[in-house]
Amino acid sequence: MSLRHELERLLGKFGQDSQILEDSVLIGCSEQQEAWFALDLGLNSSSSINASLQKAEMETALQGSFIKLTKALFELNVKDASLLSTAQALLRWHDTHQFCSRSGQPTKKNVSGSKRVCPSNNIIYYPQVAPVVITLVSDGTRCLLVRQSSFPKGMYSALAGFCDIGESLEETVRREIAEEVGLEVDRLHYSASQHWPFPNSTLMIACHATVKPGQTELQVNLKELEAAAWFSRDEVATVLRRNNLSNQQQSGAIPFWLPPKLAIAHQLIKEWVEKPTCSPLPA
Ligand SMILES: NC(=O)C1=CN([C@@H]2O[C@H](COP(=O)(O)OP(=O)(O)OC[C@H]3O[C@@H](n4cnc5c(N)ncnc54)[C@H](OP(=O)(O)O)[C@@H]3O)[C@@H](O)[C@H]2O)C=CC1
Ligand SMILES: [Mg+2]
Repeated sequence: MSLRHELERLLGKFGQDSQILEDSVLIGCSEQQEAWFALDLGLNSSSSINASLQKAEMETALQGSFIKLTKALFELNVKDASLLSTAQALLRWHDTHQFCSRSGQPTKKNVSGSKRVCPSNNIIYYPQVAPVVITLVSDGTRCLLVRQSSFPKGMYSALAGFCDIGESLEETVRREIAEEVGLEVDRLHYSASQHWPFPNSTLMIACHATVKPGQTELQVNLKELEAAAWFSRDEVATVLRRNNLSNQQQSGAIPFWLPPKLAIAHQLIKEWVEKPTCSPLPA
């Protein structure tokens, strides 16, 4: 039996029309050049009254279990997390771009899902990605960690912000740091990037920034941040080590915790702790 027939059989078993296979999107391919497609079964839709029943049936039939996507992204290996991140972002984009914004007519997905076209005027829509800068600010000896009220309790991270239209990355970093904590960036260098699918598709561009010598006084913008503070390398190194322990092993004495290993913020902070590239600046 071909893979497609097997899929159709499974979809039928779970009460799904095999027509939904046409909505699947290409997210990558194996080393053997097999194409990998992703499909949203719409099990989270509140209109699906049988959703919980279907979920349980599928778990048994496929010998797996459904877990929250945000949790899965931090538990899988880098390659699988990246596939999942692509799938979530692409499927969500298709779901929210069903109509042409010029003609109001339904748009049509191409086979791979790399674009949608309006048949009435041939306007092509491509999936969107919003650039976001995430910056670890340092004064040479300490780094700046911040909290947004939306973060899980006790978590601190690097400072982030969306690029405004017309801005270069450097301008975004300088503006966001000035807006959120009132600091002036002296030096800046790029570290790495990561696609992140929540709330919509973003490209997180991670940088290290150093502030001007002697200008470390924070003016925290409480509309954007709940808290911001300087932390020494030793403090951050201790918390990073404890971050790697499971919750049960953690003692109640931990003052705060950092984003999980696969988050680019974690890598940025780890990089700063392990490879100090900036020489200390005078206070
Ligand atoms: N991995 C990590 O550790 C962290 C990741 N992040 C990620 O970075 C993203 C950006 O950080 P955040 O501090 O929230 O950004 P900002 O500091 O730019 O503040 C968010 C505000 O920017 C406005 N905005 C401008 N462009 C957009 C857009 N394209 N999409 C949504 N909002 C936009 C909105 O304002 P208005 O409501 O006025 O329209 C929004 O409330 C977050 O969404 C999160 O996914 C953030 C922090 C840590
Ligand atoms: Mg921000």
